[in-house]
Amino acid sequence: MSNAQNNSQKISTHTPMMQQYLRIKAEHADTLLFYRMGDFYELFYDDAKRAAELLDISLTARGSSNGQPIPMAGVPYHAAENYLARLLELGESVAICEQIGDPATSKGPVERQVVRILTPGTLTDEALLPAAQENLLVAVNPGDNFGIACLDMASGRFTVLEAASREQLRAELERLQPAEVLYPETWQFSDKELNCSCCRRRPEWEFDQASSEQLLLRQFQVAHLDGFGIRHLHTAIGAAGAILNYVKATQRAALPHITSIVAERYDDAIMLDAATRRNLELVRSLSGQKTALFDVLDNTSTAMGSRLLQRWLQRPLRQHQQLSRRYNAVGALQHIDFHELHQQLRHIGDIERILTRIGLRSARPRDLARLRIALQTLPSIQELIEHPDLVVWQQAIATFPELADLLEQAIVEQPPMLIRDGGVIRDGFDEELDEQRQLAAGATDFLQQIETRERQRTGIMTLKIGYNKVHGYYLEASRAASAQIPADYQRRQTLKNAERYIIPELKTYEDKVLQSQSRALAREKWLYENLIEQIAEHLQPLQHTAMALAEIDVLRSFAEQALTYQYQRPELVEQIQIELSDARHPVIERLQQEPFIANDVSLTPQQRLLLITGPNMGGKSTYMRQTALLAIMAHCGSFVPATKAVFGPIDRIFTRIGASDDLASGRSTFMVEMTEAANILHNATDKSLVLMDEIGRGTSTYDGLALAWACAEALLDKNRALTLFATHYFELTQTIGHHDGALNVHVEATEHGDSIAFQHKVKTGAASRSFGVQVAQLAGLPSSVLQQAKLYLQQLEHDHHGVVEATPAKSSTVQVPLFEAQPSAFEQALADLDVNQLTPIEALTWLAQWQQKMRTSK
Ligand SMILES: Nc1ncnc2c1ncn2[C@@H]1O[C@H](COP(=O)(O)OP(=O)(O)OP(=O)(O)O)[C@@H](O)[C@H]1O
Repeated sequence: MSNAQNNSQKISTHTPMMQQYLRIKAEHADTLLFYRMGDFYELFYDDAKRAAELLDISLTARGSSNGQPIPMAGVPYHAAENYLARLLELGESVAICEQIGDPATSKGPVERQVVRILTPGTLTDEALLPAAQENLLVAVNPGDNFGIACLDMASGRFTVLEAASREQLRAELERLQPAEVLYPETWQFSDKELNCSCCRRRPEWEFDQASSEQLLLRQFQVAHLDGFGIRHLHTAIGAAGAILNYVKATQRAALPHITSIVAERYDDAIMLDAATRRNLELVRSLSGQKTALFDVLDNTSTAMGSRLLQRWLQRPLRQHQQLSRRYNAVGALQHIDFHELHQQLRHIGDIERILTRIGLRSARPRDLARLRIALQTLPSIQELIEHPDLVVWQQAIATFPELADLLEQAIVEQPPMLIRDGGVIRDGFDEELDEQRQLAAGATDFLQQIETRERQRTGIMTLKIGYNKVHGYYLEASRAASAQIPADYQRRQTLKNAERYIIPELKTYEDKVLQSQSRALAREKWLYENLIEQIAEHLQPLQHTAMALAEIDVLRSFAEQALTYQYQRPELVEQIQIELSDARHPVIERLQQEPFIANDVSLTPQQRLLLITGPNMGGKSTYMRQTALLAIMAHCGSFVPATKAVFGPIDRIFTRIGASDDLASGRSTFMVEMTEAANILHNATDKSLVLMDEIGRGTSTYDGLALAWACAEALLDKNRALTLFATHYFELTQTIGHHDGALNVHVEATEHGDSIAFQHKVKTGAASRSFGVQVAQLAGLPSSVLQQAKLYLQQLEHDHHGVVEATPAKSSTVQVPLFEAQPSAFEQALADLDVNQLTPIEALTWLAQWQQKMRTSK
């Protein structure tokens, strides 16, 4: 039990203020409570200790209550945003408790209320949000399947889908990278599996389908959900309800910016499993450096465009018609002044998020100033994209001349951060405000006159008028001048070197100034809120315009990239195939100094597996990855780095690349490799693109070879997937490589004495050898070890069964030559084998038997 809870039981023994605190805290047990006290937000008890630790601020005590010192930590309210951002980043939630009563008129502690709860997944404040990334709140509702709802609170984008399996759920969570995940409290699922540092168990009833449906109907003000096409998504509706429940509870405000919900269908997009998303480094690189596909493709002008590009890369589309529309647009944008369009889009800024804050009535003065610039820019953007292939976007971008005028008249050129201190509304916009301001200014002038007059009367030239909250306006003179102070001066305060006085006239004017100032401020706030209301009336068309602008931004970026780097428009066809001429790796070609060697790829149902051999560092992985990356780029609507690219339908992309232990779930490298391979063999279809890099290398040579062989065969015969299969098992070039539907290709390398030169050119035919020792030399292996390795290699190459007498223990991990001039019994048996008649299991059994024989004959 926490301290605060402990204390709340004995609440009556506390001071009235602490009683109030504990009452409020009891309702927000799981969140840090920022309790406003004057110019500070204070935290007490366990909250104080936690915040002090996380924020590295000092932990003090506030007197004692109930006989115990109360741990306390605080942050100044004007600097709270920084601290809040840090806490939220660490996965904490914070309840903001403000003083809502008037301290002057309150009896006992001033009334306080929690006005908002900030949680990592529900942020909308500019200062707390990463500009370049979406910040998603996801709810998962397990049932017959896994209902998933996802809300980007900062834009109002609300989507649902249903995942059929845990694997699919994992893939979606990998795609979405949620900032916060909600799930029913009774569900057994580790936070680790949810791919999120901030997971919240929520009551079961919040996921109830019937009440969720009611909540959605109320939110969208419709009679049924048919219009959104989500009626049949029962678990997903429950998840969506949980999200609305949660967001309403934390925001404590209406959510007018959430106006619709979209069902994402699996068939609409190329499916990418969690491992494939990570391996292909689409949006984030594995190393965390800026070398993901997104990093090289992102040349957008606005943050909302950049976020949209990430969404497109994470969910490549399958509908050829829609993609062709995008290609047409990219083509058209190459012919307009896209540098000018870039400049104009930069003026637009992040209106998507500004509009959300307008919807939530939390927009700040600078949001309105930026919206004004955006609205003023819209007509010239509309004009710039005048082209038959851009009509869809041109029509989707509306202009709002009245709103632009209104903002122009209402808001000063460079408004302050907050409306609190005024100075936001332009002079001349509102008569009443002008009047109050003049009164305040007139009174201020009069105070100035008093100052001048009193200086002359007293002869004290340093006499000045000042103001503080306790004494109001006063006249201040140095103590040395005390003798010159007239008798009608009343002393109010003595400082080290000065005295402060008041005179009755000063007090009269003080009231006038303060009254007119506060009236002006109240009027200004009222006008400001009114202005936001007026803009909010146009929220939906404004949001549609923002969406169209974000799309134009991404397409413009595609167009510029295509021209700069000679990307070509892909061709989409109905027959299954991937044909690429002179394809390049979009990331490596940009990052490396050396020229990139372009290569062709041809995968069709008749030639559906390319067996790729060649030395380490030769470029096998690069060749495979670039094929997948080009497919993904093409299915986002981008042109691709190739002289020609033809894509038939693709339903999924699978990768089995790289190897790393999955320590979190206790799986070894080999286990991870096999799990991923199993997933591919179970799910790949003839429309899938499969990349298999060195499958089998995580175990002994024979096991590995046998597994690689059987996997390749299954992919060829059963899945019939379009497969790129890289291997160091040369034996496969003789078996799989000659299989119907497969083709041997190799990356070229030439030997110069002891060293090796990579040509990186992919050619038909199998590689002759591995050059492993030469590559190791390049890597700087000690020369003594290299010499020894060469010796062992020679021995191995001359040994019949690949067993080195001197080092039997190591032999099983060394590449074993199986094909030699004089066939051994094993080779003969292998040669006699009709591979086409064997099932993978039979092949494995056959190999295992031979392995057993060899081991026993040692
Ligand atoms: N087509 C190419 N043109 C120019 N450089 C290339 C090309 N392909 C690969 N490279 C360079 O070679 C390096 C190694 O390539 P890659 O990792 O694809 O080799 P690999 O054959 O898969 O090696 P390993 O078998 O060790 O995994 C790349 O990082 C890149 O710098």
